[in-house]
Formats: sequence, C-alpha cells, structure tokens
Amino acid sequence: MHALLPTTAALPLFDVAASRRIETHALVHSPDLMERAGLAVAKLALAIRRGGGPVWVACGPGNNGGDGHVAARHLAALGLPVHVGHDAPQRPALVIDALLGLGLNRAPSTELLATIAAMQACGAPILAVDLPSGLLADTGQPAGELAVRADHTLALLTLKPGLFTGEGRAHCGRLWFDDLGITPDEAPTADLLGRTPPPHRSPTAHKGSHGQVLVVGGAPGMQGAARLAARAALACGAGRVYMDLLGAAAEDVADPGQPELMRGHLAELPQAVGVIGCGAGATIAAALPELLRGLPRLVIDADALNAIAADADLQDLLRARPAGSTALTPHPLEAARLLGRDTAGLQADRLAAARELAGHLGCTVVLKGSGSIIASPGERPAVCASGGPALATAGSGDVLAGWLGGLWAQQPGASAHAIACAGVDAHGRAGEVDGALRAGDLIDRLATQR
Ligand SMILES: NC(=O)C1=CN([C@@H]2O[C@H](COP(=O)(O)OP(=O)(O)OC[C@H]3O[C@@H](n4cnc5c(N)ncnc54)[C@H](OP(=O)(O)O)[C@@H]3O)[C@@H](O)[C@H]2O)[C@@H](O)CC1
Ligand SMILES: Nc1ncnc2c1ncn2[C@@H]1O[C@H](COP(=O)(O)OP(=O)(O)O)[C@@H](O)[C@H]1O
Repeated sequence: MHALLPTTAALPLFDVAASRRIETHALVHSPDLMERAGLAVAKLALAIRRGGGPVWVACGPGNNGGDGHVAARHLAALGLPVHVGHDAPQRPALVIDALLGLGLNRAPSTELLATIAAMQACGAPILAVDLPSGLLADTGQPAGELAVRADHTLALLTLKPGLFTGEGRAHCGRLWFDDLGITPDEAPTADLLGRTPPPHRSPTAHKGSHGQVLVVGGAPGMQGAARLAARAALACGAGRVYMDLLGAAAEDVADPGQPELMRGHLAELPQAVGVIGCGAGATIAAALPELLRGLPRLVIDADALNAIAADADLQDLLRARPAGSTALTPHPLEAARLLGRDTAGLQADRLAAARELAGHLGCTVVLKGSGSIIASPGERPAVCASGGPALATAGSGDVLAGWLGGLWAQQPGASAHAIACAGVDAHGRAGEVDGALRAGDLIDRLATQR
C-alpha cells in the first residue's frame, strides 16, 4: 500500500469490466483477496484515525462491505473500539466507508443516502474502501444525488478512471493504492499520465534547431489570450515564435512586454506549428480553411473550435489532415458544441466523450477540466491526475495551447498524442499551488519546473 499522487510514472487504469476480469482471474490463484483487502484497510485506518473514539465501519451488501467486515475484525483484534452498522456511534475516531464500491449500478437507495449523510455529518475523517460510495468507477460521477466525500480513499486491486476525472478528485481526498499483490493480466483501459522529460537540447543547437510556432488569434480586445499562448511557446523553448494578430495594424508590435515575439503570417511560415484560436473571436473562421490546409502541425483552441463546430466544411478539412498532425484542446462546453451535445451529458462520461470526439474528427482531443482526458484515434486514452483549482483562471488554457505548440516545435517527429500527454501533465504540475495563480505566473512555473 502506498500514497499515490503525485506520480512520476505512468500508471494503468482499469474500468469496471476490466477490473472484474482481473479479479476473477486473480481469485483462481489467490482466493484470499478480500482478506488482503481488509487487512490493508485496517492498516491505513490505524494510521489515520483521529482520537480514541470508536472506528465506525459502515458495510454494504456486497464485497465492498465484505472488505469492511474484514477490516473491522482486524481492528477489533487489536483492541480498538469498533462499531459496525449504519447508525453513527458517539464521537467516532474514523469512518470506514465500505457501503458500495465497484458494484454500484444505480442511484443509492434512500437508506444508503441516509447513511452517507450521517457519515458526512459525524465530523470524523472518512476512509473510503476502493471508491467513495455512490461514485461511479468508470466516470467519476455520482450515480445519485449524493456520493461520499472522503478524506482518504484506498483503491484496491486496480486504479479506476473515475478516481481521477469528473467529480472523482473532489470525492476521493488523499488517494492510496494497494494492488493486493496482483499484476493485471490485460491491457489497461487508459493510462494515468506520468512525467515526461523535457525535449533534448543539443550543445550545438541554434535557434533554427528548435522550430517555429505561429500563434493565430488575438482579435481586438482579446490580444492577451494570444500573447499568453505565444509567451508560453517561447518559455517552452521554441526557437522562434510569431504572432498573426487578427485585425491588428501591420506596424503594431507583437507583444510590447515580450520583445522576443515577432509578427508573422502563414505565407512566410509554412513549416511552423500553428497554435490557432486563442482570443480569436469570430474572425478566425475566414482564416481557418487556409490554416487547416497549410500548416503541418496544429494545436486548435477556443474560438477556432467554436468556428469548426458551426461549419461542416471545416470539419471535413480537419478530417482530411494527416493522422497525428492535429490536437484540439476544448474545455467541456467547446467539446459539447463540437459533438452537438449538452455539457452535462458530455461531462457524465468524459472518457467516452473524448474518445468519441477524437474518432468523429480524426484528431487528438484534450478534453480539459479536472482530470483532463487525452484521446486520439488508435491510441489508448490518457487521464491527467495533475493540476487543481488554481488553474481555474482566465488564460490558463491559452498557456496550455502555447506550451503544446512550443513542445511540438522542438519535437517535429512526435505525434499530437505524445505532445498532448507531455504538455498536459507539465501544465497540471505547474498549476498545483495553494490559492490563486495568474496565467502569466503559470508560464514562469512551467519554465522553471523543467
Ligand atoms: N471479490 C474479492 O475478493 C474482492 C473484492 N473487492 C471489493 O469488492 C468490491 C466489489 O464488490 P461487489 O462486486 O460485491 O460490489 P459492491 O460494490 O459491494 O456492491 C454490490 C452490492 O451493492 C448493491 N448495490 C449496487 N448499487 C446499489 C445502490 N445504488 N443502492 C443500493 N445497493 C446497491 C448490489 O445489489 P444488487 O445490484 O445485486 O441488487 C450488491 O448487493 C470492490 O469495490 C472492492 O471493495 C476488492 O477488495 C478485491 C477483492
Ligand atoms: N479544477 C481544475 N483542476 C485541474 N485543472 C483545471 C481545473 N480547472 C481548470 N483546469 C485547467 O485549466 C485550463 C483552463 O482552460 P480554459 O477553460 O480553456 O481557460 P481559458 O480559456 O481561460 O484559457 C485547462 O487546462 C483545464 O484543464
């Protein structure tokens, strides 16, 4: 058993169906899995209980409840006061939530909702067994009106995608993992992103070795978004970064605060990585056909995504691009527009939505938000565990788009999927601060963490 995050290594994630198959195979040679699970829960409970009151173990009807009963037995054997039941004891030192795990298949019953509410109200820390009760393992969404908000969650046997995306992060608290001594015998459903080393910089490199980025966007009144993207590409290490500021006068400088940035246009920069759409407004629509046909590698964000959502011809141009040459970076509303769906429906299963969109448009899709998903045709999807609410600030998405462009300029042979995985994780890590973060400061943090 170990604390899970932050992780530097990529880790395999398994959905409910895969976890069930792994469990079935494992039980053939290791019939004592529930004993191992309950012991792990008891060990963690000993470490995190607060005070000398009873440990309240709330057990459900299935094997999740079984893990809870085994844990209760171990704790009682150690002489701890233990209360097993659905009613709260006086001043518990810890609640062990063993109501529902992998087997959750409908909105919790009224009785279970009352128990969850009592757990939440009793004031003791909550340790969830395998999953916070009421949270769906595949999607990270509550199945009903309430799911446990745990202080600690001990994932057992496998890591499930719902621990990391959707509402999962808000419900799990600190994550722990025990594989119960089992090595899964099948391919993961998705990967949890690990850390990717920064691009290699040769001692004999010159600025031409590190590629070009062309940021297209920044319509009047929204130039800050394009400038954030361009500054991020520059800070990432791109050799030259140009800006095509929509509607700006030819003599305007690219960015008065960043003299390294230059004005440029597609016609002069046919090999640049395009970062298009940041602060672009509606005027980007007219420029898109040329950009989609002309640039070999594209990161498409914001208003460019909205223009594509509204125009079937632009979608066809996107699909005609070579495999691995395009990354889309929608937030949930932009992704919903691209799929012609509503945001809530899309958020209900983020992994499935990102895969659907990637297949629909033939591109890499970064579905942003807590637990960003990266999905590409023919690739296993990835889930990002890094990042946090400090990133919920205007401009942090522009920084991500620019950073992806900067990475890609330095690694022209990499696929959109590989660039997205590396960049999204770095962006998330840089955004892990307490309190608020300005998007400009996020660029500095990204640059210094390399
Ligand atoms: N087998 C092993 O050795 C190992 C097992 N492990 C542990 O087992 C867990 C999976 O156990 P599980 O498959 O029994 O499912 P579980 O989460 O207990 O729920 C099923 C029960 O809940 C019920 N139910 C469902 N939804 C409901 C609702 N909304 N409201 C009310 N009831 C609802 C459902 O009822 P039914 O649908 O059958 O009517 C059924 O009775 C896994 O998360 C891990 O903790 C691991 O430690 C590895 C070793
Ligand atoms: N709570 C959160 N946890 C993790 N990442 C977050 C959170 N909120 C926002 N982010 C990240 O911040 C960025 C916001 O992007 P976006 O919504 O496009 O903002 P903007 O358009 O203002 O630049 C995305 O990369 C998103 O994944």
